[in-house]
Amino acid sequence: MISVENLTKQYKAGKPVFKGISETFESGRCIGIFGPNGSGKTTFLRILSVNSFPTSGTVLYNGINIHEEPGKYLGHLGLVHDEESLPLHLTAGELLEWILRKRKLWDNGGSGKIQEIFDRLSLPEYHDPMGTYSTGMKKKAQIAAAFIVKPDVLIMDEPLRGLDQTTRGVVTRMIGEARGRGALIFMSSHSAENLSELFDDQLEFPMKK
Ligand SMILES: Nc1ncnc2c1ncn2[C@@H]1O[C@H](COP(=O)(O)OP(=O)(O)OP(=O)(O)O)[C@@H](O)[C@H]1O
Repeated sequence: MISVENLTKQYKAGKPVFKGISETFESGRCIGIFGPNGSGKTTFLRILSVNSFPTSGTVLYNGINIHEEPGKYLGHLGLVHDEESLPLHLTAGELLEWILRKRKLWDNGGSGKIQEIFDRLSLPEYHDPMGTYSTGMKKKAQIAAAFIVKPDVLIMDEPLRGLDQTTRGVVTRMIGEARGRGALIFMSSHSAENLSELFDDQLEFPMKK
């Protein structure tokens, strides 16, 4: 469960991006984050993923303040955000192996799990350095990296952007499966079109100030 209490973010003097958001998000739910360009979706998701700090207010994960004790939270997190943040000199396969080892989830079945997820996402190039990938291929690598650890919390900033129709369907099913095993999912999108059955709740930005 994630509780957001009185969350405010202000980058500069004047109008905050959002102010005083208080919400509780239960496990096993998929939360759609919607709104026009510049309305605060990415800012909100960056705070939830400890890539940014709130100006005031707190985010609690099962009672833990995620900005004060990130080490107790980040191991539960899967993140899909800006694909340019990938380590481009690594292959997608190496990235996933590194993540599994770092999370102490690597075992004899590790290589098989990596092959399975890239088969599912249709990324046969997972032995090539990610610097050679197209935008959609990088997005697939990020999605695989987020899902391979079976995270308790999945935070995805426009995970379907740049993906072809078939892959969008695959990722939509993967999101549904993660929700089914109890993950709490935040997902931003510019449109709820064709996805409404996926979302249990929706947050509309800009939030009331
Ligand atoms: N690092 C930053 N420094 C200053 N202002 C910022 C910074 N990051 C975002 N902003 C501002 O915060 C506001 C919200 O931006 P944000 O990226 O959260 O919007 P968004 O809803 O994700 O937009 P989009 O749909 O275009 O991705 C915008 O006015 C933006 O200019």
